[in-house]
Amino acid sequence: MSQSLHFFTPSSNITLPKHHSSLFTPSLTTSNRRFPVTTKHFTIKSNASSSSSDPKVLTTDNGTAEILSRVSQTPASSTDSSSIEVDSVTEAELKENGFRSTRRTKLVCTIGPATCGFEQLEALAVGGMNVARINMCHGTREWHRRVIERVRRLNEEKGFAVAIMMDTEGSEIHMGDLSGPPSARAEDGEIWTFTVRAFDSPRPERTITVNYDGFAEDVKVGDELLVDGGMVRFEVIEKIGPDVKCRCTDPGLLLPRANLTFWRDGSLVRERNAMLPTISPKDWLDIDFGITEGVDFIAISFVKSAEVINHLKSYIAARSRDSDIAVIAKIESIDSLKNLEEIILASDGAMVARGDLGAQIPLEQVPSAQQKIVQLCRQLNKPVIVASQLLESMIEYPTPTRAEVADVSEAVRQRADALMLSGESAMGQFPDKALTVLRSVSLRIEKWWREEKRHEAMELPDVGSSFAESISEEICNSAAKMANNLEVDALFVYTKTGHMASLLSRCRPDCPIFAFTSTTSVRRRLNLRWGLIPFRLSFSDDMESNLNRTFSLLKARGMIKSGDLVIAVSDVLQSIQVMNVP
Ligand SMILES: Nc1ncnc2c1ncn2[C@@H]1O[C@H](COP(=O)(O)OP(=O)(O)OP(=O)(O)O)[C@@H](O)[C@H]1O
Ligand SMILES: CC(=O)C(=O)O
Ligand SMILES: [K+]
Ligand SMILES: [Mg+2]
Repeated sequence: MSQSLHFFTPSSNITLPKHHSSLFTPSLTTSNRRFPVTTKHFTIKSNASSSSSDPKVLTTDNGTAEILSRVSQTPASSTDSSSIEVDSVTEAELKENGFRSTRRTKLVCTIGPATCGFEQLEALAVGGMNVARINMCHGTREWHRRVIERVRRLNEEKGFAVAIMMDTEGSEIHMGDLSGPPSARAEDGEIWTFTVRAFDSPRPERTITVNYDGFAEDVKVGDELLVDGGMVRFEVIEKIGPDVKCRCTDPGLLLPRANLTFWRDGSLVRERNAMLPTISPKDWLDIDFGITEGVDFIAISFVKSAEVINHLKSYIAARSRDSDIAVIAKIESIDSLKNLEEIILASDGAMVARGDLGAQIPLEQVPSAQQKIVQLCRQLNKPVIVASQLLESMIEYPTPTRAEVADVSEAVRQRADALMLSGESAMGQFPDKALTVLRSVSLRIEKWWREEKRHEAMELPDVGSSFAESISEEICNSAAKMANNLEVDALFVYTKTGHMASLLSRCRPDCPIFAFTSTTSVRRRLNLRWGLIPFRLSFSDDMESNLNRTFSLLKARGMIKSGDLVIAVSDVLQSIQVMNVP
């Protein structure tokens, strides 16, 4: 039987339903029509450092007509279009499909033997990979260094902006490498030995090494041993010194370095292994490696508390000159769920690591945990990645199951910032096809969401800790609302640190957000945020000239055209401007 998967490709001329709003200020309601729009220029002048009771003055500045005429006088030919950097895939997408149809959900691919070559990496980048993840559980540092080098070269030579995420191994219990074959199959009733012994010579058949020295002491006869959260199950039948004999009760595939948990009377046993440090000595070496290589994100496995995140962040700050590596907390343990809010607050983002999470809590609790983590991250303005088994069957088959497509759709519908491929891209047979499925499903669900105008009434609590930050937040909330009500084509944000761009992304507006930043590393980091199209552009404190330049550069590359309606905000001059591209 042949199967094919059909997804709608968004057409270039989406006409969105009109809706009327009297939401914004009176001066705007007069121009609450899509075209033609006379430009309004709002400047929220603030004096954040003053503690006066009313430091905010909102002025509508009708002098913008003047600005506009000056913009239109700027000849496109006088500009150097090479001085703006955007990745070639986004550029092509914008040209082909227009603003409205760009993908908002970001895609992370785990790089492994199936995808580590330059051409394989390029195929993933062309397919929409925003972030390449390397998992330090597998491979040597030298292997990972070569992958990083190839991704960087790809970015330089081909104009991509793929960010690198390094994922630590952590101290949880896992199997060692299998001696010889890439995987082994355990059959029902077979007896396997799990051992903490080290082998010089070939090891006996059906023998698995375990990385945790206390393993043989901690397990008891009668315990249930789960590989990869239950993909294969064993019952402990006998302990002989360092060896633990187990009978297979649920057959399946044993993969190298698969996670191990053991259960007693229906509960996860968390004895001494719970005391192991979150960041092991080997992890610290890997972290040093990541800092030296200048990775963009470090994802920390099995985070238990905010303390470890704070510790790592100060370590990175002391070690790396610009301390611009973002720390992602992987939520994959009972402890991380208990301390969820403080962990997310301390981190620069989070990952719903459903693989190990599903080994620590009952599987049926994973979906609600996912929803909770995704929501909390958005509320706290942190990017969130939904990871593991999204398209597991595609490791072996070229089409996903209906259930997998539904799972991906649900993560997109929850408005997670990013989706991640694990084995599908690391060692599966169809990495490019799996990425295509993520991309098509994301585009389709996002379009559906916009068409249905499913603006969820999620409350976004204030996150700013200073008055200046509160102003930025208010500006972004208002700008996003205006963008939806006025059905603008794009939001532009000029942002030095990326913070203002993140605040716009957090609102999940209907239109894409063009984020202009002068730093390459900020640009790469913004790649993980929902709906942001990051550009590198050097800009000044003069918003007029920034806008003029941006319009000329983007027009010269065919990425915007006259008449497009744009709202621009900036953290340089805290302002909101509404205008048609001249
Ligand atoms: N660098 C690599 N070298 C060899 N195999 C790899 C590599 N990276 C991943 N893999 C393979 O891909 C599978 C899935 O990768 P992934 O990184 O998601 O592992 P995981 O064990 O699920 O994640 P984690 O260890 O973070 O919980 C691994 O089990 C491994 O077989
Ligand atoms: C990604 C990961 O670490 C997990 O799902 O367990
Ligand atoms: K890992
Ligand atoms: Mg994990």
